[in-house]
Amino acid sequence: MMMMKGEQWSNLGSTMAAIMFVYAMFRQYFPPQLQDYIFRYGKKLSNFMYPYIHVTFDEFIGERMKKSEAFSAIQNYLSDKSSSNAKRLKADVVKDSQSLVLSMDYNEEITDEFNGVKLWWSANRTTPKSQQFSFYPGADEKRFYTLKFHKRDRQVITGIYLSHVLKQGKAIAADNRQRKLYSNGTGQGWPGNRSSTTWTHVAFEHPATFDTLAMDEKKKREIKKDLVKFSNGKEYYAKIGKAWKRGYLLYGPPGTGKSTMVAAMANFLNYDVYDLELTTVKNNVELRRLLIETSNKSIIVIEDIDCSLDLTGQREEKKKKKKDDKNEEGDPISAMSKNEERKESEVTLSGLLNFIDGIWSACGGERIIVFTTNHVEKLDPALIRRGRMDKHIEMSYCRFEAFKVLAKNYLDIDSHPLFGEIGNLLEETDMTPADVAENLMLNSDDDEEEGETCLKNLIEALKTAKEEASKKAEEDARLEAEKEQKEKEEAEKEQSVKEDVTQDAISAKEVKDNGVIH
Ligand SMILES: Nc1ncnc2c1ncn2[C@@H]1O[C@H](COP(=O)(O)OP(=O)(O)OP(=O)(O)O)[C@@H](O)[C@H]1O
Ligand SMILES: [Mg+2]
Repeated sequence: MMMMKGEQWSNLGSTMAAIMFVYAMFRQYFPPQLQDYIFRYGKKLSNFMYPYIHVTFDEFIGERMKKSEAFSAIQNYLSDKSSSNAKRLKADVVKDSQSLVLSMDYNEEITDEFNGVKLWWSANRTTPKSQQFSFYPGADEKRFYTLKFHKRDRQVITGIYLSHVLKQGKAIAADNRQRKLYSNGTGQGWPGNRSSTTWTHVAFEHPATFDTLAMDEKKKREIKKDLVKFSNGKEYYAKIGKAWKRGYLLYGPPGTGKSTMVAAMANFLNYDVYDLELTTVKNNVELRRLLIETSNKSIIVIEDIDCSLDLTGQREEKKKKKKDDKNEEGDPISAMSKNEERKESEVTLSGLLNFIDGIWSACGGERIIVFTTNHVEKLDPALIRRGRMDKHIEMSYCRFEAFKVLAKNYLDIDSHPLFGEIGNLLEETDMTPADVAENLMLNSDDDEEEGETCLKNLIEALKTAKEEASKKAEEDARLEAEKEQKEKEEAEKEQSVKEDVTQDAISAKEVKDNGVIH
């Protein structure tokens, strides 16, 4: 045994010596250029034997198990490619949506070509050997994509191809995305959850678009331009040092399309909508949490801001009343519930403003905030000053331009002999697009006759509205005149009383004076 080991050692020793010798000879007798060449050749030889580079993209990155953005983008990119390319596919129902998405199965390889460069993608997964019990099936399964390409294409792949994949993948995700309508409500279920409000969502499927929105074409174009500029403005906002968000104030009478406009905006930009109901938000802290939880590319809407936010004054009153109540109550449980009630909706104007342009507003850009109101004059100027609400959009009564859009949408009519009369009436009468639309709704299936009937009905409705308006104006004028008359009479009466008093005083003085003299 020992002998053998000794033999081996001596063998190894002699081999080493031989290698050293050859190397020394090599160094000594081959010129350095040749040595370089030989080394390079050796490397080339091994490259020739296996000239490919592998890059893996894991599903999760970092300690906090954050899902890798690259992985998702690649997944989308490949699902687009593989449904026509790969032979073994995996079907998945996209969350919250009815559509089916096909992606490549594990260990399947698909070939992609980019600028004449060929490369291969494969989906892989590793399952851990130890069969530990886990609450989440497949929780410790690791999934990753592998990209294989030729060494000579390294420049193209790392330079442009990968960023192309990421960009494409994100764009596909944006297209496929089921948009959501979030609303804040009190958490249901167990009592511990009842104290805070959370976002719940449904699929956002409002059909309104800017094409179906009845309003002045010029105004519409301006708003669309503004929205596009905003959504492409990442660099611009970074450059000027402002948080990437924009505020819109939509104001106008009920039924003029404010809510419809919000839906059209969301459809136009492909954004989610967060419908924030301020009255159910308990306090500023909760408001902040809710707003931070909103995602990128979203529109946050606060409807009827004048009604939902008791602009501080009224709230103070409420508090005082509660305090009085409490004095009367001795029992602690009702006192507690009172206390809870008191806490209800303690959102203040300053809390809201702080969020809109305070330091928190910069958390996650790409947010549009929309306020709607029927009474713009009631709002606190602090809330709507420029910079906070960047754009004020008035939604007004239906005029001829807006009517044409509605006629096209509802009746599929571009022009009609009755349009002239309707145009004139609309200029003289204030009717909301909602009312006009109501008159244009077909009762039965599409029929030209019926279209005309609708227009005639609309004319009648406009005439009635006009008459009512003029009657009301007359009535108002009459009341105004009466009021003025009354005021005048009262003033005269007061004046005469005053005169009487002065007259009395004068005569009293005269009596007195006379009395003194005499
Ligand atoms: N400008 C418009 N273009 C197209 N449809 C409109 C327009 N305005 C109103 N409508 C129609 O009238 C209905 C009511 O409109 P919407 O809810 O948008 O009004 P609003 O201004 O939000 O009213 P409120 O102030 O009461 O909330 C909508 O369903 C829509 O079909
Ligand atoms: Mg509305």
